[in-house]
Amino acid sequence: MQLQFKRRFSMAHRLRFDANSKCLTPHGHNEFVVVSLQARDAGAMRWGNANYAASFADLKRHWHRFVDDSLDHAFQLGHDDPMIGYFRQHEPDLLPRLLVIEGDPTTEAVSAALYMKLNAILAAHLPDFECVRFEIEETPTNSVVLGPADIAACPIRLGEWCHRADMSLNDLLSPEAWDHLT
Ligand SMILES: Nc1nc2c(c(=O)[nH]1)N=C([C@H](O)[C@H](O)COP(=O)(O)OP(=O)(O)OP(=O)(O)O)CN2
Repeated sequence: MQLQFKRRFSMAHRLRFDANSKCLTPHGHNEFVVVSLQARDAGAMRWGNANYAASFADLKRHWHRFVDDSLDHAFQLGHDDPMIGYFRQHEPDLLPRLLVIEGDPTTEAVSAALYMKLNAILAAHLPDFECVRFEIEETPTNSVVLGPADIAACPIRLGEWCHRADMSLNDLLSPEAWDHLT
């Protein structure tokens, strides 16, 4: 059995490596992230009279906290985007609001980064569950869907923050700074 949870978030990004693309201009989307969780060992589920292995609330708590309090309204940028320099110099308080990966923050790359973040959160808080399907609906007409094999074979270097079960979105701040902030 797979349990599917959907959450909406707003974001902005820009894609710089196609000079002819309309996506070169910073722009935003209201997106949905949809995750399917499954117990690692169906036989180990404590059905009893509860008839579930874990409540929806317990399964969603940490992931949706990350989506709502960190991902929502973040600005997604490539690590060499000069706009990062702007924020460093003029609005350093907003650095925690930048989601940063190597290369363009396409929906493919951000989906892989967030799938890894979810895996880190599950390992820390729900080790008996795994994510077997991860989807970001960027617009009503564009979605990216990933499975575990896509993460294992992911060729994109995304950042250390993806592997930490905290609220971090970039490696511009130290892990200790994120601990202090969250
Ligand atoms: N492979 C990818 N290509 C594009 C991405 C992406 O993440 N991965 N992202 C974009 C832009 O974010 C853009 O906003 C969406 O582009 P596009 O579908 O071309 O534009 P529309 O939303 O206007 O599409 P319609 O289906 O015609 O409404 C671009 N490419």
